[in-house]
Amino acid sequence: MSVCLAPCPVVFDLDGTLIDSAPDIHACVNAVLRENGIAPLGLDRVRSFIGGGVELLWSRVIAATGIDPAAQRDLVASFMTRYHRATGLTRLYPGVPEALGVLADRGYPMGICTNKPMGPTQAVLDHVGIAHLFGAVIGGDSMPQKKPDPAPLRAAFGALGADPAAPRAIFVGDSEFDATCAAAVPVPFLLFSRGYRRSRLEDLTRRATFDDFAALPGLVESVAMA
Ligand SMILES: O=C(O)COP(=O)(O)O
Ligand SMILES: [Mg+2]
Repeated sequence: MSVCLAPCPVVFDLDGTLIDSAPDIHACVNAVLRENGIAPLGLDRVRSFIGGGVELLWSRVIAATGIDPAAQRDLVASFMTRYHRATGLTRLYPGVPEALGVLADRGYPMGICTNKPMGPTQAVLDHVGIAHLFGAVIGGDSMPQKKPDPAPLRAAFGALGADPAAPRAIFVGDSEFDATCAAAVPVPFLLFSRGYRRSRLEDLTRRATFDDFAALPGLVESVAMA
């Protein structure tokens, strides 16, 4: 397992880690369902579908509503037109700007590796005012592979100056997609426990778990110096 001896790249997942975006995703899903005469889904249900990108989200919506799977392509296209500007209900988790500010001041190069497509990713990073903090942003449609494939995370570390083949780096995320991805690179994984994971905490490979961003700079520091 790689460790960092100096400020090393720290890459973050986005949905369920830095931002609570489920209310916007839920609103977009239900707008498309309503447009097609289908009953809306609850917020908790839609939240549990997030993490693997837009196609998996819609496969899960289709399975939950009994829609004909042949409609997926059109539903996703309609969803995307809304998703590109869906920022109004999204919030940073408490303590995120402060924690990112501390890490930036300490010299950690920071990036994003998300399964969210680049359009909505850039829109929401601008909306919540943290876009300038990241030297690399890899979205769900930036490469052929998505998390849990390690390729996007390796690319994010590489863009921040780490050796993409054997990065000294840290990944911070909320889900099974992130835990599996970090283990595949491999890099230490810090799990935010208040996000959108479906698995039990104890089933996820991780270096540490946190539920408050005030604890993150210290955790990063301890992993980096290990
Ligand atoms: O859009 C998704 O399904 C998940 O996005 P995330 O990788 O930032 O959690
Ligand atoms: Mg996530």
